[in-house]
Amino acid sequence: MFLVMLAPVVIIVVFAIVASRPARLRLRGAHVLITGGSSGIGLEIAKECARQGGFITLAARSKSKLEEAKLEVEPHLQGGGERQCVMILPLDVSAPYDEIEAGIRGIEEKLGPVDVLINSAGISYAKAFEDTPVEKFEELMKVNYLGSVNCTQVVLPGMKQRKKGRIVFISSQAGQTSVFGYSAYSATKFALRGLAETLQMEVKPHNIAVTISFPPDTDTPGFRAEDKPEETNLIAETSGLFAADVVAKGVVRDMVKGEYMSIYGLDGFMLGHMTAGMAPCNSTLSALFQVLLMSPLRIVGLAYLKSFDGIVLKCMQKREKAKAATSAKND
Ligand SMILES: NC(=O)C1=CN([C@@H]2O[C@H](COP(=O)(O)OP(=O)(O)OC[C@H]3O[C@@H](n4cnc5c(N)ncnc54)[C@H](OP(=O)(O)O)[C@@H]3O)[C@@H](O)[C@H]2O)C=CC1
Ligand SMILES: CCCCCCCCCCCCCCCC(=O)[C@@H](N)CO
Repeated sequence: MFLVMLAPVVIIVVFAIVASRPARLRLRGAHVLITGGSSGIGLEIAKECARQGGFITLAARSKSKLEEAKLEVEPHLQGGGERQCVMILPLDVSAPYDEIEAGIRGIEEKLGPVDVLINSAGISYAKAFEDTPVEKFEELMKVNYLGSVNCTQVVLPGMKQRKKGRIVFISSQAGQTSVFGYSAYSATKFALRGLAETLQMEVKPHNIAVTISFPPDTDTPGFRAEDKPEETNLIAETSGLFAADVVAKGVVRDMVKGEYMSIYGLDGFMLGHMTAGMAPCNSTLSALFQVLLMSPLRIVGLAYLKSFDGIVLKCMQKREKAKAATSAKND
Protein backbone atom coordinates (compact mmCIF):
# COMPACT_ATOMS: atom_id res chain seq x y z
CA MET A 1 0.00 0.00 0.00
CA PHE A 2 2.79 2.35 1.00
CA LEU A 3 4.59 1.56 -2.27
CA VAL A 4 1.46 2.31 -4.27
CA MET A 5 1.15 5.69 -2.59
CA LEU A 6 4.82 6.40 -3.08
CA ALA A 7 4.74 5.61 -6.80
CA PRO A 8 3.24 8.92 -7.99
CA VAL A 9 5.79 10.86 -5.96
CA VAL A 10 8.66 8.87 -7.45
CA ILE A 11 7.21 9.39 -10.91
CA ILE A 12 6.98 13.14 -10.41
CA VAL A 13 10.57 13.36 -9.23
CA VAL A 14 11.88 11.17 -12.07
CA PHE A 15 9.98 13.09 -14.70
CA ALA A 16 10.83 16.46 -13.30
CA ILE A 17 14.43 15.44 -13.97
CA VAL A 18 13.88 13.65 -17.28
CA ALA A 19 11.18 15.81 -18.88
CA SER A 20 13.01 18.29 -21.01
CA ARG A 21 11.66 21.06 -23.11
CA PRO A 22 13.56 23.62 -25.11
CA ALA A 23 13.44 27.24 -24.02
CA ARG A 24 10.16 29.00 -24.85
CA LEU A 25 10.10 30.39 -28.35
CA ARG A 26 9.64 34.13 -28.65
CA LEU A 27 7.15 34.76 -31.41
CA ARG A 28 8.06 38.45 -31.50
CA GLY A 29 10.09 38.84 -34.67
CA ALA A 30 9.81 35.15 -35.61
CA HIS A 31 8.84 34.17 -39.17
CA VAL A 32 5.84 31.83 -39.05
CA LEU A 33 4.91 29.96 -42.24
CA ILE A 34 1.42 28.48 -42.15
CA THR A 35 0.30 26.10 -44.88
CA GLY A 36 -3.48 26.07 -45.15
CA GLY A 37 -3.24 29.56 -43.67
CA SER A 38 -6.10 30.95 -45.75
CA SER A 39 -8.89 29.16 -43.89
CA GLY A 40 -10.07 27.53 -40.67
CA ILE A 41 -7.55 26.41 -38.08
CA GLY A 42 -4.56 27.68 -40.10
CA LEU A 43 -6.09 31.15 -40.44
CA GLU A 44 -6.82 31.36 -36.70
CA ILE A 45 -3.27 30.24 -35.91
CA ALA A 46 -2.03 33.05 -38.15
CA LYS A 47 -4.06 35.63 -36.21
CA GLU A 48 -2.80 34.35 -32.88
CA CYS A 49 0.84 34.39 -34.04
CA ALA A 50 0.34 37.92 -35.41
CA ARG A 51 -1.01 39.05 -32.03
CA GLN A 52 2.15 37.67 -30.41
CA GLY A 53 4.43 39.63 -32.73
CA GLY A 54 5.20 37.08 -35.44
CA PHE A 55 5.84 37.78 -39.13
CA ILE A 56 3.30 35.74 -41.02
CA THR A 57 3.36 33.90 -44.33
CA LEU A 58 0.09 32.32 -45.40
CA ALA A 59 0.43 29.51 -47.94
CA ALA A 60 -2.39 27.78 -49.84
CA ARG A 61 -3.46 27.19 -53.44
CA SER A 62 -6.07 29.86 -54.09
CA LYS A 63 -4.57 33.33 -54.41
CA SER A 64 -7.88 35.11 -53.96
CA LYS A 65 -8.59 33.26 -50.70
CA LEU A 66 -5.06 34.13 -49.54
CA GLU A 67 -5.62 37.81 -50.28
CA GLU A 68 -8.84 37.81 -48.28
CA ALA A 69 -7.14 36.01 -45.41
CA LYS A 70 -4.27 38.52 -45.41
CA LEU A 71 -6.79 41.31 -44.85
CA GLU A 72 -8.28 39.34 -41.97
CA VAL A 73 -4.92 38.77 -40.27
CA GLU A 74 -3.46 42.26 -40.69
CA PRO A 75 -5.58 43.95 -37.99
CA HIS A 76 -4.02 41.51 -35.50
CA LEU A 77 -0.44 42.62 -36.13
CA GLN A 78 1.18 44.15 -33.09
CA GLY A 79 3.59 46.41 -34.92
CA GLY A 80 6.51 44.39 -33.56
CA GLY A 81 9.22 46.22 -35.50
CA GLU A 82 8.56 47.94 -38.78
CA ARG A 83 8.93 44.73 -40.76
CA GLN A 84 6.05 42.83 -39.12
CA CYS A 85 3.67 42.00 -41.91
CA VAL A 86 1.58 39.33 -43.57
CA MET A 87 2.83 37.78 -46.82
CA ILE A 88 1.01 35.34 -49.05
CA LEU A 89 2.51 32.38 -50.89
CA PRO A 90 0.33 30.64 -53.49
CA LEU A 91 1.51 27.05 -53.20
CA ASP A 92 0.15 23.54 -53.63
CA VAL A 93 1.79 21.39 -50.94
CA SER A 94 1.26 18.34 -53.13
CA ALA A 95 3.28 19.85 -56.01
CA PRO A 96 6.72 18.44 -56.91
CA TYR A 97 9.35 19.15 -54.25
CA ASP A 98 11.33 21.63 -56.39
CA GLU A 99 8.30 23.89 -56.71
CA ILE A 100 7.67 23.87 -53.00
CA GLU A 101 11.32 24.58 -52.26
CA ALA A 102 11.42 27.47 -54.74
CA GLY A 103 8.24 28.96 -53.25
CA ILE A 104 9.47 28.83 -49.67
CA ARG A 105 12.98 30.07 -50.53
CA GLY A 106 11.38 33.02 -52.33
CA ILE A 107 9.42 34.03 -49.25
CA GLU A 108 12.48 33.51 -47.00
CA GLU A 109 14.37 36.04 -49.10
CA LYS A 110 11.73 38.60 -48.23
CA LEU A 111 10.94 37.77 -44.60
CA GLY A 112 14.00 35.89 -43.42
CA PRO A 113 14.34 32.20 -42.58
CA VAL A 114 11.29 30.32 -41.37
CA ASP A 115 11.41 29.91 -37.57
CA VAL A 116 8.06 28.18 -37.21
CA LEU A 117 6.39 25.91 -39.76
CA ILE A 118 2.73 25.09 -39.20
CA ASN A 119 1.57 22.25 -41.47
CA SER A 120 -2.18 22.84 -41.50
CA ALA A 121 -2.98 22.35 -45.21
CA GLY A 122 -5.23 19.34 -45.38
CA ILE A 123 -8.27 17.83 -47.01
CA SER A 124 -10.77 15.38 -45.66
CA TYR A 125 -12.92 12.65 -47.12
CA ALA A 126 -15.41 10.48 -45.29
CA LYS A 127 -17.24 7.58 -46.87
CA ALA A 128 -17.38 3.85 -46.22
CA PHE A 129 -14.27 2.11 -47.55
CA GLU A 130 -15.95 0.64 -50.63
CA ASP A 131 -17.39 4.07 -51.50
CA THR A 132 -13.94 5.64 -51.33
CA PRO A 133 -12.34 5.71 -54.79
CA VAL A 134 -8.78 4.38 -54.74
CA GLU A 135 -7.55 7.74 -56.09
CA LYS A 136 -8.75 9.38 -52.86
CA PHE A 137 -6.30 7.35 -50.80
CA GLU A 138 -3.46 8.70 -52.90
CA GLU A 139 -4.74 12.27 -53.04
CA LEU A 140 -5.17 12.55 -49.29
CA MET A 141 -1.77 11.01 -48.62
CA LYS A 142 -0.17 13.46 -51.07
CA VAL A 143 -1.70 16.55 -49.48
CA ASN A 144 -2.01 15.68 -45.79
CA TYR A 145 1.10 13.59 -45.33
CA LEU A 146 3.60 14.19 -48.14
CA GLY A 147 2.69 17.89 -48.21
CA SER A 148 3.85 18.13 -44.59
CA VAL A 149 6.98 16.08 -45.33
CA ASN A 150 7.92 18.33 -48.25
CA CYS A 151 7.49 21.65 -46.46
CA THR A 152 9.39 20.33 -43.44
CA GLN A 153 12.26 19.14 -45.66
CA VAL A 154 12.69 22.66 -47.00
CA VAL A 155 12.91 24.48 -43.66
CA LEU A 156 14.50 21.99 -41.27
CA PRO A 157 18.17 22.20 -42.36
CA GLY A 158 18.15 25.97 -41.76
CA MET A 159 16.53 25.56 -38.36
CA LYS A 160 19.25 23.07 -37.41
CA GLN A 161 21.96 25.48 -38.46
CA ARG A 162 20.45 28.30 -36.46
CA LYS A 163 19.64 25.97 -33.55
CA LYS A 164 16.15 27.40 -33.34
CA GLY A 165 12.76 26.36 -34.62
CA ARG A 166 9.39 24.71 -34.31
CA ILE A 167 7.62 22.26 -36.59
CA VAL A 168 3.89 21.74 -36.07
CA PHE A 169 1.75 19.02 -37.63
CA ILE A 170 -2.03 19.30 -37.54
CA SER A 171 -3.18 15.71 -37.24
CA SER A 172 -6.69 14.99 -35.86
CA GLN A 173 -8.44 12.88 -33.25
CA ALA A 174 -8.88 10.64 -36.28
CA GLY A 175 -5.09 10.25 -36.08
CA GLN A 176 -5.43 8.78 -32.58
CA THR A 177 -8.43 6.56 -33.14
CA SER A 178 -9.95 5.74 -36.48
CA VAL A 179 -13.68 5.58 -36.87
CA PHE A 180 -16.30 4.66 -39.51
CA GLY A 181 -15.75 6.50 -42.80
CA TYR A 182 -12.20 7.69 -42.29
CA SER A 183 -10.23 4.86 -43.97
CA ALA A 184 -8.47 7.27 -46.36
CA TYR A 185 -8.27 10.27 -44.02
CA SER A 186 -7.21 8.59 -40.78
CA ALA A 187 -4.29 6.81 -42.40
CA THR A 188 -2.80 10.18 -43.38
CA LYS A 189 -3.26 11.53 -39.85
CA PHE A 190 -1.74 8.43 -38.22
CA ALA A 191 1.15 8.77 -40.68
CA LEU A 192 1.81 12.27 -39.37
CA ARG A 193 2.10 10.84 -35.91
CA GLY A 194 4.79 8.38 -37.04
CA LEU A 195 6.65 11.21 -38.73
CA ALA A 196 6.40 13.52 -35.72
CA GLU A 197 7.67 10.87 -33.31
CA THR A 198 10.77 10.23 -35.40
CA LEU A 199 11.44 13.85 -36.11
CA GLN A 200 11.20 15.08 -32.53
CA MET A 201 13.91 12.62 -31.48
CA GLU A 202 16.19 13.71 -34.31
CA VAL A 203 15.83 17.45 -33.82
CA LYS A 204 15.75 17.74 -30.05
CA PRO A 205 19.55 18.14 -29.66
CA HIS A 206 19.33 21.04 -32.11
CA ASN A 207 16.98 23.00 -29.87
CA ILE A 208 14.05 22.41 -32.24
CA ALA A 209 10.70 21.14 -30.99
CA VAL A 210 8.00 19.24 -32.82
CA THR A 211 4.34 19.61 -31.85
CA ILE A 212 1.55 17.39 -33.09
CA SER A 213 -2.00 18.64 -32.71
CA PHE A 214 -5.04 16.34 -32.43
CA PRO A 215 -8.19 18.47 -32.91
CA PRO A 216 -11.71 17.08 -32.64
CA ASP A 217 -14.38 18.24 -35.12
CA THR A 218 -13.69 21.96 -35.50
CA ASP A 219 -16.06 24.53 -36.95
CA THR A 220 -14.25 25.67 -40.11
CA PRO A 221 -15.24 26.24 -43.75
CA GLY A 222 -13.68 22.84 -44.52
CA PHE A 223 -15.71 21.14 -41.81
CA ARG A 224 -18.95 22.78 -42.93
CA ALA A 225 -18.41 21.57 -46.49
CA GLU A 226 -17.91 17.94 -45.45
CA ASP A 227 -20.47 15.40 -46.62
CA LYS A 228 -20.15 12.53 -44.17
CA PRO A 229 -22.00 9.31 -43.48
CA GLU A 230 -24.40 9.49 -40.54
CA GLU A 231 -22.20 7.06 -38.60
CA THR A 232 -19.17 9.32 -38.88
CA ASN A 233 -21.12 12.34 -37.65
CA LEU A 234 -22.69 10.52 -34.73
CA ILE A 235 -19.40 9.00 -33.59
CA ALA A 236 -17.38 12.19 -33.97
CA GLU A 237 -20.05 14.15 -32.06
CA THR A 238 -18.86 12.30 -28.95
CA SER A 239 -15.95 14.66 -28.53
CA GLY A 240 -17.95 17.76 -29.49
CA LEU A 241 -17.50 20.57 -31.98
CA PHE A 242 -14.78 23.10 -31.17
CA ALA A 243 -14.36 26.67 -32.36
CA ALA A 244 -11.35 27.14 -34.65
CA ASP A 245 -9.87 29.93 -32.53
CA VAL A 246 -9.94 27.74 -29.42
CA VAL A 247 -7.99 24.99 -31.19
CA ALA A 248 -5.62 27.55 -32.73
CA LYS A 249 -4.83 29.17 -29.37
CA GLY A 250 -4.09 25.71 -27.97
CA VAL A 251 -1.76 24.92 -30.86
CA VAL A 252 0.17 28.18 -30.47
CA ARG A 253 0.40 27.85 -26.69
CA ASP A 254 1.82 24.30 -26.92
CA MET A 255 4.12 25.12 -29.85
CA VAL A 256 5.63 28.11 -28.01
CA LYS A 257 6.25 25.94 -24.95
CA GLY A 258 7.73 23.15 -27.06
CA GLU A 259 5.08 20.70 -25.89
CA TYR A 260 4.97 17.57 -28.07
CA MET A 261 1.27 16.78 -27.88
CA SER A 262 -1.45 19.40 -28.31
CA ILE A 263 -4.93 18.28 -27.20
CA TYR A 264 -8.26 19.99 -26.45
CA GLY A 265 -11.23 19.34 -24.18
CA LEU A 266 -12.01 16.45 -21.86
CA ASP A 267 -12.27 13.79 -24.58
CA GLY A 268 -9.07 15.12 -26.10
CA PHE A 269 -7.42 14.82 -22.72
CA MET A 270 -8.62 11.22 -22.30
CA LEU A 271 -7.72 10.20 -25.83
CA GLY A 272 -4.29 11.83 -25.65
CA HIS A 273 -3.35 10.16 -22.41
CA MET A 274 -4.76 6.78 -23.34
CA THR A 275 -3.12 6.60 -26.77
CA ALA A 276 0.27 8.01 -25.75
CA GLY A 277 2.03 4.68 -26.42
CA MET A 278 5.75 5.40 -26.87
CA ALA A 279 5.15 9.03 -27.79
CA PRO A 280 7.52 11.41 -26.07
CA CYS A 281 6.29 13.38 -23.11
CA ASN A 282 7.88 16.60 -22.00
CA SER A 283 5.52 17.65 -19.27
CA THR A 284 5.81 16.19 -15.79
CA LEU A 285 2.10 16.48 -15.18
CA SER A 286 1.16 14.69 -18.40
CA ALA A 287 3.62 11.92 -17.61
CA LEU A 288 1.99 11.47 -14.23
CA PHE A 289 -1.50 11.41 -15.76
CA GLN A 290 -0.41 8.88 -18.39
CA VAL A 291 1.03 6.53 -15.81
CA LEU A 292 -1.95 6.76 -13.50
CA LEU A 293 -4.80 7.00 -16.00
CA MET A 294 -3.87 4.80 -18.94
CA SER A 295 -5.53 1.65 -17.72
CA PRO A 296 -8.70 3.21 -16.24
CA LEU A 297 -9.06 5.23 -19.46
CA ARG A 298 -8.87 2.02 -21.45
CA ILE A 299 -12.05 0.94 -19.69
CA VAL A 300 -13.72 4.20 -20.71
CA GLY A 301 -12.42 3.73 -24.26
CA LEU A 302 -13.81 0.21 -24.51
CA ALA A 303 -17.22 1.48 -23.37
CA TYR A 304 -17.08 4.16 -26.09
CA LEU A 305 -16.16 1.54 -28.71
CA LYS A 306 -19.13 -0.56 -27.68
CA SER A 307 -21.44 2.42 -28.18
CA PHE A 308 -19.82 3.18 -31.58
CA ASP A 309 -20.53 -0.41 -32.68
CA GLY A 310 -24.14 0.19 -31.63
CA ILE A 311 -24.31 3.34 -33.77
CA VAL A 312 -22.93 1.51 -36.81
CA LEU A 313 -25.41 -1.33 -36.41
CA LYS A 314 -28.39 1.03 -35.96
CA CYS A 315 -27.47 3.06 -39.02
CA MET A 316 -27.11 -0.08 -41.09
CA GLN A 317 -30.53 -1.35 -39.99
CA LYS A 318 -32.08 2.04 -40.69
CA ARG A 319 -30.62 2.06 -44.19
CA GLU A 320 -31.81 -1.46 -44.92
CA LYS A 321 -35.31 -0.58 -43.74
CA ALA A 322 -35.42 2.50 -45.96
CA LYS A 323 -34.17 0.43 -48.91
CA ALA A 324 -36.81 -2.24 -48.31
CA ALA A 325 -39.51 0.44 -48.07
CA THR A 326 -38.52 2.06 -51.38
CA SER A 327 -38.30 -1.26 -53.22
CA ALA A 328 -41.72 -2.26 -51.79
CA LYS A 329 -43.11 1.05 -53.08
CA ASN A 330 -41.62 0.46 -56.53
CA ASP A 331 -43.03 -3.07 -56.78
N1 LIG B 1 -12.08 21.08 -39.18
C1 LIG B 1 -11.97 19.93 -38.52
O1 LIG B 1 -12.96 19.34 -38.05
C2 LIG B 1 -10.63 19.33 -38.32
C3 LIG B 1 -9.56 19.61 -39.15
N2 LIG B 1 -8.34 19.00 -38.94
C4 LIG B 1 -7.21 19.28 -39.81
O2 LIG B 1 -6.83 20.64 -39.66
C5 LIG B 1 -6.31 21.13 -40.87
C6 LIG B 1 -7.07 22.38 -41.28
O3 LIG B 1 -8.41 22.05 -41.43
P1 LIG B 1 -9.57 23.15 -41.55
O4 LIG B 1 -9.18 24.32 -40.80
O5 LIG B 1 -10.87 22.47 -41.32
O6 LIG B 1 -9.42 23.41 -43.11
P2 LIG B 1 -10.21 24.23 -44.22
O7 LIG B 1 -10.77 23.23 -45.15
O8 LIG B 1 -11.09 25.26 -43.66
O9 LIG B 1 -8.94 24.92 -44.90
C7 LIG B 1 -7.97 24.14 -45.53
C8 LIG B 1 -6.80 25.01 -45.89
O10 LIG B 1 -5.81 24.21 -46.52
C9 LIG B 1 -5.55 24.73 -47.83
N3 LIG B 1 -5.19 23.63 -48.71
C10 LIG B 1 -5.96 22.56 -49.07
N4 LIG B 1 -5.29 21.79 -49.93
C11 LIG B 1 -4.08 22.36 -50.13
C12 LIG B 1 -2.95 22.06 -50.93
N5 LIG B 1 -2.92 20.97 -51.71
N6 LIG B 1 -1.88 22.87 -50.87
C13 LIG B 1 -1.88 23.98 -50.09
N7 LIG B 1 -2.93 24.32 -49.33
C14 LIG B 1 -4.02 23.52 -49.35
C15 LIG B 1 -6.82 25.47 -48.20
O11 LIG B 1 -6.65 26.47 -49.17
P3 LIG B 1 -6.77 26.16 -50.77
O12 LIG B 1 -7.96 25.30 -50.94
O13 LIG B 1 -6.86 27.49 -51.41
O14 LIG B 1 -5.50 25.46 -51.14
C16 LIG B 1 -7.16 26.10 -46.86
O15 LIG B 1 -6.34 27.20 -46.61
C17 LIG B 1 -6.41 19.99 -41.88
O16 LIG B 1 -5.19 19.33 -41.95
C18 LIG B 1 -7.48 19.10 -41.28
O17 LIG B 1 -7.34 17.76 -41.67
C19 LIG B 1 -8.16 18.13 -37.91
C20 LIG B 1 -9.18 17.83 -37.07
C21 LIG B 1 -10.49 18.40 -37.21
C1 LIG C 1 -11.16 7.41 -23.33
C2 LIG C 1 -11.34 7.73 -24.70
C3 LIG C 1 -12.44 8.68 -25.07
C4 LIG C 1 -12.53 8.78 -26.53
C5 LIG C 1 -13.66 9.52 -27.10
C6 LIG C 1 -13.28 10.02 -28.44
C7 LIG C 1 -14.19 9.79 -29.53
C8 LIG C 1 -13.46 9.78 -30.84
C9 LIG C 1 -14.13 10.44 -31.92
C10 LIG C 1 -13.30 10.54 -33.15
C11 LIG C 1 -13.42 11.88 -33.71
C12 LIG C 1 -12.81 12.07 -35.03
C13 LIG C 1 -12.82 13.55 -35.34
C14 LIG C 1 -12.20 13.83 -36.64
C15 LIG C 1 -12.19 15.30 -36.94
C16 LIG C 1 -11.63 15.55 -38.28
O1 LIG C 1 -10.46 15.42 -38.47
C17 LIG C 1 -12.58 15.89 -39.36
N1 LIG C 1 -13.60 16.78 -39.00
C18 LIG C 1 -11.82 16.32 -40.56
O2 LIG C 1 -12.25 17.43 -41.16
